[in-house]
Amino acid sequence: MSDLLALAYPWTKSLHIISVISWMAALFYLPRLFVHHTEKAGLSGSTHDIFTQMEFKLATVIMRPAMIATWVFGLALVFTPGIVDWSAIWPYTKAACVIAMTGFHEWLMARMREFGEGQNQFTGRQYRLMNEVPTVLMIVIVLSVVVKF
Ligand code: HEM
Repeated sequence: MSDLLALAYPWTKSLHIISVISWMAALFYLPRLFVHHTEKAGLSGSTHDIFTQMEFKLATVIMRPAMIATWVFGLALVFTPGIVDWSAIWPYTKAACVIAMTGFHEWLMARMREFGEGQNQFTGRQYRLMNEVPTVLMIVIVLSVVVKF
């Protein structure tokens, strides 16, 4: 198994990066949709229905599968021999940030379901602020895996 993972390493890493890009694109775009849904569409009517449909499609067709693929290929890299140096700090900063990113993902899924039920408890400004969360986490994750402090 270890030999197979070592052999597949460049492919696993490529698939990991492709999944990460797709996941991040959705994590950045969904809160933007929530901003416009809140400020321009309200919670009923045809524009609300269009936003609800777009949010549902983005969350279920792109965001969730991309998150699962990121975790699957990321964990395959963790089990690849010689890739993670557990005596360094970066695996722990990265792990903390990917867990936080997954928490943010679940928070967005809950908001998407809320809009689907015609409810919303946040303002456009709050969604704009939440939009910065994945940006900060992404910066720490990329510095962790590339600089490897
Ligand atoms: C979800 C759980 C994740 C796990 C378990 C995981 C794990 C890993 C591991 C073990 C590596 C290999 C490091 C190396 O080859 O030196 C890696 C590479 C990488 N990861 Fe992740 N990762 C995850 C999520 C993410 C996320 C969310 C991002 C970006 C926001 C990300 C960005 C990257 C990048 C850019 C690389 C390539 C680094 C390089 O080769 O220099 N990963 N990941």
